[in-house]
Amino acid sequence: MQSNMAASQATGDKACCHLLQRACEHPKHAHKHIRTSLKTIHTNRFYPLAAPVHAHTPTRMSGRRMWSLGAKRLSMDGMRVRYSNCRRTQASDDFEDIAVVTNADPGQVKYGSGTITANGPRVIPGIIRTQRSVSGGRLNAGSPLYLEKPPAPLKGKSLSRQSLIDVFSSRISIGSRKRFSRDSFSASYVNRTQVASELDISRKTREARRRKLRSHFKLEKWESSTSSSDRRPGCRWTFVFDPAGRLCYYWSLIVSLAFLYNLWVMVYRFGFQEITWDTILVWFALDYFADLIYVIDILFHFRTGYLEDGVLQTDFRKLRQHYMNSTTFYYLRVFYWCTLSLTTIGGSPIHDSTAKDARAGIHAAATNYSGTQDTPTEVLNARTKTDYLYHIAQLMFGLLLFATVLGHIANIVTNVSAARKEFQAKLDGVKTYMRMRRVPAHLQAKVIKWFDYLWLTQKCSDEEKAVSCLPDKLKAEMAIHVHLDTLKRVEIFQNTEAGFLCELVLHLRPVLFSPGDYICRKGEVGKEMYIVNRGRLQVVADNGKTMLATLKAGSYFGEISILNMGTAGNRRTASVRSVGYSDLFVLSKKDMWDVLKEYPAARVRLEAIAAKRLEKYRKAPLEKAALGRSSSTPGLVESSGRVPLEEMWLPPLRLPPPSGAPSPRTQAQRSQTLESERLTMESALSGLSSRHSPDEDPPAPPTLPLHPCPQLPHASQHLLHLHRPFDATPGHTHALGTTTITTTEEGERERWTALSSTPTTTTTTFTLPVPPSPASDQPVPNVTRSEGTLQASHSAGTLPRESSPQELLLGEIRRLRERLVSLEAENASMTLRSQRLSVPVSPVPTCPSVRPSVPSAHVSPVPTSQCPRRPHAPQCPTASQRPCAHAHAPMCPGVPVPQVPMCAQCPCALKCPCAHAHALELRLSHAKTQPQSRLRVSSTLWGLLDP
Ligand SMILES: Nc1ncnc2c1ncn2[C@@H]1O[C@@H]2COP(=O)(O)O[C@H]2[C@H]1O
Repeated sequence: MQSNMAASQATGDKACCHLLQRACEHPKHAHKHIRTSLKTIHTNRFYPLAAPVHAHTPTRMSGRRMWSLGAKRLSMDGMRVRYSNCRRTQASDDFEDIAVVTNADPGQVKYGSGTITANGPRVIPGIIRTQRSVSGGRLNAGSPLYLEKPPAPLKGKSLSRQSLIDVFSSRISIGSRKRFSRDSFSASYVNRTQVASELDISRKTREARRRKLRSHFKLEKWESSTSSSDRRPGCRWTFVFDPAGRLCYYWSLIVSLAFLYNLWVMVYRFGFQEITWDTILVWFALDYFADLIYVIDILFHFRTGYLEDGVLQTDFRKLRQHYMNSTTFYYLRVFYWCTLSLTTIGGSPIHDSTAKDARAGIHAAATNYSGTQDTPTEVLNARTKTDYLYHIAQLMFGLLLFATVLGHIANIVTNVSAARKEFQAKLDGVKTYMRMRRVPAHLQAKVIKWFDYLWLTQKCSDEEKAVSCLPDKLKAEMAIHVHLDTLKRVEIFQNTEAGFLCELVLHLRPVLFSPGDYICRKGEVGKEMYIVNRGRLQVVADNGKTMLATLKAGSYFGEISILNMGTAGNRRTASVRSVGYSDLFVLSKKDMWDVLKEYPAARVRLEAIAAKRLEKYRKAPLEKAALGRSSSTPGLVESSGRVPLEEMWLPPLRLPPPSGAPSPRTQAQRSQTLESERLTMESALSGLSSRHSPDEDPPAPPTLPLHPCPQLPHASQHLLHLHRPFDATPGHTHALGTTTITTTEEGERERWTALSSTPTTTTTTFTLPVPPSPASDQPVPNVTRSEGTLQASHSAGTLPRESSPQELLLGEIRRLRERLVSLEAENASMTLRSQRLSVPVSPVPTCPSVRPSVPSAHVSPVPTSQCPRRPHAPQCPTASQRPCAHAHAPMCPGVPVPQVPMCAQCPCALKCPCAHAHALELRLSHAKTQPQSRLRVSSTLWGLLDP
């Protein structure tokens, strides 16, 4: 509307502009205004190309019917007018589309904007197009001349019939649309030679223009509203049959009749030739008609869709290939070649005498069957007693065999039909329910189709129930056998323990989703993760249109939220939608955690993979919602939101100025630093932790415990400590024996690379966003630096200018997590060292203080008897659960550090200033002797950080 007004102004038509403006301002009287406006336009040599129409408001103009339903060409003073069918959606949504043809100089007219379609530029020179809708969105996706809405679903028709009809109608509408377009073109420029010269473009000209535009915009593929096949001249419409449609169903009925005709009638006619000769013409006609049906059926199959990955395939080439590779077609070919060879090589299909015998046989069988002859005595032709006995035995044996085979077949059929019956009963029940509850027709059709697909693929409505009577072991074995192929393709299950797979497979539950179903939506609380067994799914962004990824068989998703790894904790990070039918395995959060508790190594692996994946696809901005802490995974936050984000903000760290080459450190110092860093991290993370179990949704308010750790005096509530154990001098590399920490400053980013020289360790890169400090030498408030540790305390007031607190927080969380991974690596290197330094440690009898935050749930108790070095310390209250960790009481973090050297006999004492490192050493050496406990070591590392 606005651009129409602009156009009116551009052409100097103030009156018209005024009227249109009034129409804008008073939508209720818009018709009046627009009518007057059109009259004005008309007298000023403007012509309406499209104008609003309401079905209920037929309007008249100049004594002729002007408006009516549908896209129709109308005559107005000898000129054709095209308008669009715009339905009233809201009171204010009166004018959706108005276009005016002007005879003004195209160069003077300000054209609207529009995308380019196959039909050429959206905006035709000389036509000003405006769209106005309440939503503000575009009203149509095609050319301005095509304003038809997509065909509405046909009411009262079955879905399958509709599907074919839709295909037809859409194709036909493409053709008619083209016709309309040409007509509309002609409508718009009739009697207007100047405009006509612009618009009267032949197909060739349009093609040339298209090519030009394509090369101009360097478009690889022409964006088109019609498919390539539609653009081919002479090929306006095409169709594909829905295999589950009613048409297919009726067609199979016809083919079955033709088949039955051939099966019975032809054999009978062959046996009773006298029938044939009497009415030969009728039989001929019927024979050829049946043959014709077969031929049509072959053609029909070339155009019948099939489900590929649960999606209806409609590509003709694929359809053809699919049919030609099918068993049906194979038998058809075999039949064809057999017939051909019999008729050509053999001369005649059946030899005369053979034919006569066969005819006699059929005759005899038929008469026998009809009861005209009692026994086939002449067939036996017995002369002696032995002959009689032999024939009787043969007959009996034959009968028994026949009866057995028949019985088996009957059994099979009965079984199949029993399954079908059960299935059908369920379907009937659902149908009745839907009818009773007046479920909308489209939903009913969806449910029925879902059942159809279930039957087609699984032939069973409830797999779980079918095997429920089996013992767990057998069930697991069977499940592994059935699902192994799928599980093998899943990254997280590759190279995992057999036991883990066994446990997991028992908890998998198959589910089937229909086309278009959302499996999960962004922001929901994640309660399950999914493994794709069959089908295709799309990970979509918030708007439901932007596709982030496509998932196929072997992919898995939904693990981020159940592991609480996402920025929004246990909330889904994206929506996942099924493209066609998707066959998935569901693993509930509770089951997952149950299994992971017992297989901590798998948990570490799973989380590491999840962190990697998350890193890969984390692009969406962090939710502004307040974030709480992960219930179960260290370093994670969840959106139940008890701790405001701002409170967790980290102030920027100021890097110390370069101070020459770093002094070499002793191995003991390094170990001390590493350990203190680990403890710091643990404390920082547990400081944010809540105390509920992983499957509690929403989680309980996080209590933020304070640990009496002497090394962490600043660990306080709502405070995230950032410890930097090294002299992080930018651009300097610290050679620390087995570990090298390199710090460089690249603008705002700091990159720490920890490279372990031990062959068993991994290389990890840490990226920590560091906002620019105004002056590199000025100290940043709230950042205190202590010996070997930098602590950045909470400061809500000084937000960095360029990096948001969310980003900082995320960066920190990421860094902490990756630090954990590096600690694991360090752990491995220590294992090696401990192998060399396996000296007995003198036991310390008392444990004065036990850390309250140490979780016991995630650590499998190590029986005291298994600990080769240290008997259980009875004084320790939780010693029964963690005998190894707490047995060495002086090493407990509750004990002041100076006590550490008391453990004089322990060669690791110097290196391990606190209990955890020491305990770790012990457990590592224990792990050396007990391979199973290696896992526990890993779990302990995680468990220590886990509430
Ligand atoms: N960009 C992406 N590419 C692939 N998968 C994704 C992407 N974003 C999210 N996902 C998956 O979609 C899932 C949505 O739920 P979750 O957040 O639990 O876990 C998510 C991931 O498994």
